[in-house]
Amino acid sequence: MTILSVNGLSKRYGAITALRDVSFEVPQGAVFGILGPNGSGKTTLLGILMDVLKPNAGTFQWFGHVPTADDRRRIGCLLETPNFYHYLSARRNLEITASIKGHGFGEIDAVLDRVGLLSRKDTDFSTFSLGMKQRLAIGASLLGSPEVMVLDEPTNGLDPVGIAEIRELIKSLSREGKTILMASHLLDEVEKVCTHMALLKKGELLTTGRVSDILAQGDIVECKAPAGARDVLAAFPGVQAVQTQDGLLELVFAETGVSLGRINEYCFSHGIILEHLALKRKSLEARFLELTQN
Ligand SMILES: Nc1ncnc2c1ncn2[C@@H]1O[C@H](COP(=O)(O)OP(=O)(O)OP(=O)(O)O)[C@@H](O)[C@H]1O
Repeated sequence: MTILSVNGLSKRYGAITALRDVSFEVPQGAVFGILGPNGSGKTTLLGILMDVLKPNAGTFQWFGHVPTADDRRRIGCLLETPNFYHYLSARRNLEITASIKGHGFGEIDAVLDRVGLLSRKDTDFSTFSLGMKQRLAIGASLLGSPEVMVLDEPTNGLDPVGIAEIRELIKSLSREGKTILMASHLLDEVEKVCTHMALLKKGELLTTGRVSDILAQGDIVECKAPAGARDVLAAFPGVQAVQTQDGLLELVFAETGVSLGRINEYCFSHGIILEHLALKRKSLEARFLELTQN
């Protein structure tokens, strides 16, 4: 089932086009990453989806239709850090948030437990680490047991321990069946946490789909071969392209698991002696740059 469909969204701020004709779908249960460098339109997109901003063109549907107020209550949202009271405890802060949202206090301890702060519930917010503050913010958006969570750069500004805690929390919320939509400018984060992604660059959608499909990369094999070997190598089964790099030939395959022995044997049978033959996998960063630079 599709939780969210985005159809041709565009948004301009005066002369700046923040989003241009963006369309994608978020399946139920996905951890869906909106990945893009700074200024690519991630926050604008989440703002539109949460009705904070109006698009210039396009539509979106939550749960298969134009969202009603009841649908909105099924979505927990963390677009910017909430204004918690520094001199009040974690529990008191969530009581205030619950009152504003029109929820009772019955679930607060469970939510604090969920974000690992139950033992610190009576501690003043001001004494919390940044990671704890962010976990409390996620706790606030968990009030009302939303099915969907929308998070804008949830690990921004945290130290490595805080980042790991938030990523683990997101993955555990996903295991409970929540659908999560999160913006990030970190490829590594999307790769570690997300099942699906949409890649934005300057407001345009470059690609969308399963992270494993998008980041799937074939092998690259480099070799030093005599002049004239290029056409023979290009005909080796599975080779998509042959390119020259630093005086070496690079064979680009669509798949991984290429056998160097078989390439050597093939060359030998065609009268070609290779001086050098090595497997060179493309890094994820290279794939990301390839996607964002073209
Ligand atoms: N209120 C605004 N007025 C004018 N321009 C804006 C406004 N908000 C965003 N922009 C511009 O729209 C573009 C997209 O910004 P947006 O904040 O959505 O991107 P982002 O991917 O979330 O970036 P970041 O990670 O830096 O927050 C940028 O060029 C930004 O400068």
